[in-house]
Amino acid sequence: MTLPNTRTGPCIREVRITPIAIVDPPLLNAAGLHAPYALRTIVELVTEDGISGISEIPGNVATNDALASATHLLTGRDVFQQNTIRQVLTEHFGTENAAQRGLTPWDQRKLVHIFSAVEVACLDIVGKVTNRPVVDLLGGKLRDQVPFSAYLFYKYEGAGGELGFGSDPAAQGWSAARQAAALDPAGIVAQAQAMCAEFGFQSIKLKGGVFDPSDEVAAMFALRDAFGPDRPGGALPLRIDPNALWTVETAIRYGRQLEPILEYLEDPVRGQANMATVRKALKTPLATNMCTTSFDDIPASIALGSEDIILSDHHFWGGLRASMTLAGICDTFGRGLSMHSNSHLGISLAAMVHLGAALPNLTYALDTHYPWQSDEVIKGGRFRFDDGAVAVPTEPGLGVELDHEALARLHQNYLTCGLTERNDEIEMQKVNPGWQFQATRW
Ligand SMILES: O=C([O-])C(=O)C[C@H](O)[C@@H](O)C(=O)[O-]
Ligand SMILES: [Mg+2]
Repeated sequence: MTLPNTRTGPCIREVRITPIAIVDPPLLNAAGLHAPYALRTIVELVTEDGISGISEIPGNVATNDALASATHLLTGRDVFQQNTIRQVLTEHFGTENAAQRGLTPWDQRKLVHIFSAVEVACLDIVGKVTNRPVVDLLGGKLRDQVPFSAYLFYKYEGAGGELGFGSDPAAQGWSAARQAAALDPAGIVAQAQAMCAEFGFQSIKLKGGVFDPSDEVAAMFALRDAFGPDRPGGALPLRIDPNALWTVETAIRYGRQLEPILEYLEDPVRGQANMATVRKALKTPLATNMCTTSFDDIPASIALGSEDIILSDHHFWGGLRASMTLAGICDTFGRGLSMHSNSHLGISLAAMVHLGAALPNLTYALDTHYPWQSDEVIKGGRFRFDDGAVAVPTEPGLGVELDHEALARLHQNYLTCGLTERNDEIEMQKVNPGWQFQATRW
């Protein structure tokens, strides 16, 4: 099929793909350990009259290669014609289903990752051309501030980067409390106190799947003691995400213990059918960014009843407008909506904030890893959080401008760090030889 190429608006002249490596602390999770650098890819579309639009996506050599393979399909295209661009990319990459993606069905797709990169950058340009912030292109702003949750991690000491575990917190602009190790309930509470004091978060998520569930449940109760109803302002909502490492029996057992204190339980078990079984047994809502991760998962999700809340993520659902569609589906089927994140910088955060401001049914504070990052790739410094929320940019487009000097420095990090994809298992084996990822551990 030959798709029309309507050239009435600004057309893409150039596609720039720049892989970068950003300092990332030694955070622990179900898959292992974060490397000293996290990878992102910055995409710049430049129009024939020199307007540039930017986006940021998870960095991975396969995604970068796939994006490079499609640039000839993007050049000459009108940035307003995003539906055509999506069809062209769909023809190029073909359809991809969850079964092909094995244990990480949310990941390793080409079309959704690449279209999300292209769409966000196109919307940035459309916003600049029409003199409107991206949120207006999504139907307009429903809130001026978008709330985020503190995202706690068990971690080793350090702030990441070249010096890994021993890096200098002052050099990273980090408080000692964020630099500290957090390997038990007291460490997690101290980290939460530091995060909430610094960013004003009004809800808290713990990344679980690291220690025995009884230890992680103890950490949640320690958080409840520290941030419970006696606190001025009342109890902060709490969530835990074991990234599907628990069995159905473990999830029901510990889920019942956690029932009195949880806002939601995220991905306790693997797969929609197991999630549905746990959901029937617990009063606590279940959330997911692992079992219902694309539109073709929705029919089974509804038929089985696998979760109460879907964690959207424009990088994984194929862009901002697709995330608005997801919001409509959640609304229709009585599902709540929140947002997943990965280690990221300000371009992704800006896109998340524009989307968060436009979502009619934003029922929960969104996830963000941003406080764990110390680098930035945009001009004017890092985003500010007030009471845990980020103000929606009002400038045209995304409202953030690429800092080309920072981009060059972070690209140099990419070239020297030796990483081409995320592999937390290999990082974990460096400190814990013989450690192996297990899809279900407890
Ligand atoms: O909610 C989630 O599952 C995540 O945020 C996934 C991330 O990869 C997280 O586990 C991390 O950064 O280690
Ligand atoms: Mg999750």
